[in-house]
Amino acid sequence: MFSEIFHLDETTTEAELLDLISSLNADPRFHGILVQLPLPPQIEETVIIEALDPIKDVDGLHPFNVGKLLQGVPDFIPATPAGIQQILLRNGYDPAGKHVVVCGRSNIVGKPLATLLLQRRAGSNATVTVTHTRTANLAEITRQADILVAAIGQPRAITADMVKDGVVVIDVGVNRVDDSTRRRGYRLEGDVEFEAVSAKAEAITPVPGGVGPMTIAMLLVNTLTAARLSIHGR
Ligand SMILES: Nc1nc(=O)c2c([nH]1)NC[C@@H]1CN(c3ccc(C(=O)N[C@@H](CCC(=O)O)C(=O)O)cc3)C=[N+]21
Repeated sequence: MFSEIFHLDETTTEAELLDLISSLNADPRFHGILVQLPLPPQIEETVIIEALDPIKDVDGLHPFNVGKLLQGVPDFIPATPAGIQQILLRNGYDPAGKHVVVCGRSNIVGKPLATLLLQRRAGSNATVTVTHTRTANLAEITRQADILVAAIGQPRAITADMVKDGVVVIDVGVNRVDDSTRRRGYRLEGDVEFEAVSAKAEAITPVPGGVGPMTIAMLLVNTLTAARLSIHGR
């Protein structure tokens, strides 16, 4: 598989990034384009995402693809939500009929995951609750979760008192925590207090080695889909 990384300066203007996207949209060597988020403040995220050719939008973030997902007829399922669904299914935890509590409402994880698991479709059919920074009595809600997804962006945000016995926990957090004992100067931590929550959980994903690698695998699935669409159309 051919790929190219375009490392742009953080002072890149919106117009410059739009130019690059136009050229990638028109370039048949690339079936997929992923714009790494977040973007610096001078660049409007929605403007950039709407500039992508929806057929190359392997992140599934263009409004066309968001709409298709909401309708239950996606071409591209956003990679992290798709990876989470696969982790559940391949480990024997079909979300059908379960109460899934998604902590976090981002456009890249929380909202598309809630949408995906809500679908009337094999592998979904969950009852979904989405919590966020303004949620009242968060622990009361997370304790009702059969499946708890932490996509908050804060280390140790989910503690043992917030989960019930037998919960299945998916930790989406990829928080960099300063750690001078590491070669890189930091270590990765999830959003879940892993040790304490593990003691109550039926199953839990680690960070690193959990959702992250599955996200990458699903990005490759979407890239294959994009190549297929480029040849055969929808
Ligand atoms: N448009 C867009 N789409 C994304 O999907 C996206 C993004 N922007 N911006 C940044 C976040 C973050 N993200 C990760 C994916 C995999 C790992 C991963 O595989 N991590 C390894 C560890 C890697 C290490 O140790 O450094 C693991 O969890 O085992 C981490 C982070 C995708 N993101």
